[in-house]
Amino acid sequence: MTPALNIHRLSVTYRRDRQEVEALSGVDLDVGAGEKLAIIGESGSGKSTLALAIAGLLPASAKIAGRIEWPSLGRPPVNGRDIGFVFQDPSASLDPVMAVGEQIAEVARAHRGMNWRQAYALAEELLARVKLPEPAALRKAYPHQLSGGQKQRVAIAAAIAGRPGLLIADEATSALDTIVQRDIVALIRQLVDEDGTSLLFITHDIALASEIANRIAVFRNGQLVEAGATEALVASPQQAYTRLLLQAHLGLEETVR
Ligand SMILES: Nc1ncnc2c1ncn2[C@@H]1O[C@H](COP(=O)(O)OP(=O)(O)OP(=O)(O)O)[C@@H](O)[C@H]1O
Ligand code: NI
Repeated sequence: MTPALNIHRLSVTYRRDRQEVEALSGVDLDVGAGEKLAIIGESGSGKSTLALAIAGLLPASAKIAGRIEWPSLGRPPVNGRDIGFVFQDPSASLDPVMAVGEQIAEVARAHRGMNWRQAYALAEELLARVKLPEPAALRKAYPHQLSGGQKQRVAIAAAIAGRPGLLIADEATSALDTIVQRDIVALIRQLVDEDGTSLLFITHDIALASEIANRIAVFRNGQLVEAGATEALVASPQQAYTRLLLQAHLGLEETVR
């Protein structure tokens, strides 16, 4: 299978208050075409930095070493067309003064060369695909008229409107309550499976990661600790740190019960 992207020896250093912060060091990682890869790790381990580096969204002050290659594209990726991005807070990615259907249609116009009529038809179709009720009416709604979970569904529709080969979800469900979280995870899985899209699912929740991903990569202090098929990694982690993460999670579950 042609990999969607290869990451070779990727290092990223930020500058803050004249100090250098190495957020990623020497990361080697491939994302297969149609693969659902989860990135897990505690806060500050470099997960978002990896996502931003892949999408070319790092601040200009960040120093980047290593390579990110897109063999199946043969050109640099374009955000929206090749990469769809879903962030934790849908309010930050949605325009508060633009109807939600228009926001989705805009992506289709920009990246799929559609006219407004085609783009609105697609927006309605996508609102139905993300399982929002009455898409014909809903496309005229503004973000503030929707719940957090509904806004995240709109953000997902906009992220896939350009039919990107890679969807990146960075803590896309962390701000939602547990039940909505499970629904959104199931939705993302269904959408990427239907479209054959590769998925980079970033979370600090190993249970959520194992629900959605074929493969899990564990990060700590900017380094890749280990990566492996979900079942194998959960059943027999190779690294002490992964075992610790799993134990911590089991501990939490037990307290809940
Ligand atoms: N713009 C920035 N300028 C300076 N340092 C930064 C910047 N963004 C992130 N960092 C630092 O880089 C490191 C990695 O941060 P990053 O946001 O990638 O971690 P993360 O795993 O996504 O964490 P979280 O789970 O909290 O989102 C941290 O030490 C963080 O403080
Ligand atoms: Ni993050």
